[in-house]
This record gives sequence, C-alpha cells and structure tokens, in this order.
Amino acid sequence: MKSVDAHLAEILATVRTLAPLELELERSLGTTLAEEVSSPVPLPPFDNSAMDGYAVRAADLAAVPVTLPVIDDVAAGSDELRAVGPGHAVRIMTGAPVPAGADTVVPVEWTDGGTVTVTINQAAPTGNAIRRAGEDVLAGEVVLRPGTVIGPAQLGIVAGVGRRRVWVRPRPRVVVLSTGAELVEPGLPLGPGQIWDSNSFTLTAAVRESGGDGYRAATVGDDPAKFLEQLDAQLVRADAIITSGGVSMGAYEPVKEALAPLGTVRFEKVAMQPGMPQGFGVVGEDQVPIFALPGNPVSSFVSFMLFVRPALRKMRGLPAGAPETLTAHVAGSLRSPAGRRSYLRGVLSDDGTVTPVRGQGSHQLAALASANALILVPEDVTDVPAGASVQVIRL
Ligand SMILES: Nc1nc2c(c(=O)[nH]1)N[C@H]1C(S)=C(S)[C@@H](COP(=O)(O)OP(=O)(O)OC[C@H]3O[C@@H](n4cnc5c(N)ncnc54)[C@H](O)[C@@H]3O)O[C@H]1N2
Ligand code: MOO
Repeated sequence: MKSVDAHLAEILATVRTLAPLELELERSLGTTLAEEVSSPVPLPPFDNSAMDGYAVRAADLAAVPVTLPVIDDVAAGSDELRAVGPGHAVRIMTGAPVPAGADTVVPVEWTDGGTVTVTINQAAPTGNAIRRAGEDVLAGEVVLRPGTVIGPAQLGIVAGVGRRRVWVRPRPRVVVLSTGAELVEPGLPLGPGQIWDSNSFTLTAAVRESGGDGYRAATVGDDPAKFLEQLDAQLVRADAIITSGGVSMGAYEPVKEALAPLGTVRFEKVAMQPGMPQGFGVVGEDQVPIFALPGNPVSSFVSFMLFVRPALRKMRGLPAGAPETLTAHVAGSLRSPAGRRSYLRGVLSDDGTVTPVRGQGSHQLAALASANALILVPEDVTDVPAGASVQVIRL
C-alpha cells in the first residue's frame, strides 16, 4: 500500500501555485500578496496632534497657570493654518496638523477649555501629544512583503498607503461534488435507504476555512456518464475539484468508473485509517487537480485535512507540508490496524491530555463533531497503552 507521506508528496508535486492577478482591495481578503507594497509618502504624512487640546510654544508654559489668546481653531482636515507666535494658542483636534511655531500640545483636560482665551493649568513638555510625520512608515518603506496573507489589518495598510488594487494570488476556487444515489438534500424528507448529504457541506466549509472559495455542486447519483457531465460543467470555474464517494470496490463507483479510464487520475489504497481508498490526478485541458475522496464522512474529512489542505496552501503560494503535530498524553488505550497509520478522533485538553471520543467508525460523524484533534498511531504500532505519549493534529 502507498504511504500517507508518498501520497501527499505526489499531490504537492502535481498541484501548481496559482498565478497572480490584480484585485480590487475589497476582494483581496484571504489572498496571498504577490508584490512588495510600499508607501509613496511618510505615514503619518504630517506632524499632527494625538489629542484634543491647544497647540502652543512650550516656552510659554514656564509659569502655570497662564492665560493665552486663542488665535485659531484647527480640526482634522484643516489646510489653512495660522502660525503660532509667542504667547499664542491654537485650539487643535486629534489628527489635525500641528501649526508652524507650536512645539507642544496641551490636552484640553489641563485647561479651562476656553475658545477666546485659554487658561492652562499644567505645563506640557516640548513634543507633548505630537505624532511625527513618518513615525509609522517612512516614504518608500516596504510595509508588506510577497507571501503575506491579506487579513483585515494587512488590507488596511494597503488602503493606508493609498492603493486601490493589489497583485495577489487568489483564493483557490474549489468545486465540491458529492456522489451517491442514496443522498438527499438536507431539509427534504428521507425515503427508505436514503441519508442526508453531509460531506459536501463539510468539505465546502473546510475549503473556506483553508483559504479557498468552496462551491457546492449538485449531487450526482451512481451514473458515471452523469458524473462526467457534471464535472465538465464545473471545470470552467474550478482551480481544483473535490469529489466524495464512489471510489472503493463496489458495483456502483461512478467516480472511479468515470475517471480511471482517462489515465490521468489514479485510484489507490493509502496505508491509513480512515481514508484508505483515494483517487488523485488532473482533469480537463487545464489539468485541474481532482481529489476523489472516500464517501465515509470521517474518511473524507480526514483525507481533506491530510491531503487537500496542504495542496490548497501550495496553490495559495504558502509553505505546504504535512499538518503540524504536537505531543500529548492519551487518556485511554488505543488500537490500530497493523501497517496503516491511524488518525483517531480525540478531545485535546489544555493540560496536554487527549481523550479518544466514543465512536471511532468512519461513518461516525457526530463523534467527529465532538472532537478537536486527530490522534496519530504509526503504521508499526497496533496497541497504545493509556498514558502513552502520542502525536496529535489540532482540528
Ligand atoms: N469490499 C470493500 N469495500 C469497501 C472498501 C474496501 O476496501 N473493500 N473500503 C471501505 C472504505 S475503507 C471506505 S472509506 C469506503 C469508501 O467508499 P466510497 O468512497 O466508494 O463511498 P460510498 O460507497 O459512496 O460511500 C461510503 C459510505 O459513505 C456514505 N456517504 C457517501 N457520500 C456521502 C455524503 N455525501 N454524505 C454523507 N454520507 C455519505 C455512504 O452512504 C456510505 O455509507 O468503502 C468501504 N468499502
Ligand atoms: O478507510 Mo475507510 O476510510 O476506513 O472508512
């Protein structure tokens, strides 16, 4: 059987990093920066007040209280400024430019708040409450480097340096396609032998959480021709495709039956539990990667975490590899099939213990939903005693 590591290595060698494109700022959240962003001007662009108060000369505050005439009023955005001469005060608001001549700002709380004259009760040292030009960013300084993921604050600084559009690697568009004649759309009544489709919801959400844009395509039954039709229709808008179901050894395996003859998608057994049957390859003119995941709900989710998530990172232009693990102590004993790496579901506590959840079957989605970690049991280990040290992946 193929090892988990070999399967991931093949996937990462096949998927390509998406080409950069220029996007409106509003559409750039969650994308990866593909250029160096620098500021054309210093930030702040001019010396300005950090507080509401009075701009004065510090030398005039040698003996307080002192009363000074208020010769002007400047708000943020003011552009016609009167210089502050000796013995003068200008009422100033937060963010307003500091007028020439003034070298300190006295907060309004230290004064009587006058508008014709002001009595200042407490002296402020030179430079008090003044934010200097370039204190945040110098003119020409790089504020973001390529490879940075654009979150709210990063989007903010791009706007803050005056940019409206930005070169980024986009969020991968991933179409999720469930197969199975037994599947019914949640919200509709179940007939005999039917179950509600959960995988397409889990996988679409997992794509979003992994920095992609997930699209749920309509479920297809067990007909390989219908599956190919649906796949064809979806390919135009996809950077990657995920399917669930139809990859094992049964009589009706539409994904395997449709894709195996193409010769570009391989169906194999990977030495893991859950998630043993896996399909991966490329389809269509553009060689779009396709992940044919097993239908069991826990199997498809675990497969996503181990194989699709790292692939999405590579597509986004981020460092990609096996999920990070941390060491924990297992609260109960565990069993694992020989020759397969197990990913058992557990609850990881703050004290570093991980408790296996009840219900470790590949179909037990409720048990998965109660877990926050996967517990790894290596291929050559079949029994793990309670208290043993294990590697876990946070979910
Ligand atoms: N003779 C063998 N049988 C099976 C093998 C094997 O090696 N030999 N492997 C088993 C393993 S392991 C897995 S995993 C599954 C994989 O099966 P498929 O990928 O072909 O998936 P299906 O048969 O379509 O479904 C399996 C299971 O999952 C349920 N399912 C499917 N899609 C959804 C969905 N969208 N939402 C919720 N549940 C779904 C489906 O009803 C089945 O119960 O094969 C084993 N068999
Ligand atoms: O490998 Mo299957 O994924 O056990 O249910």
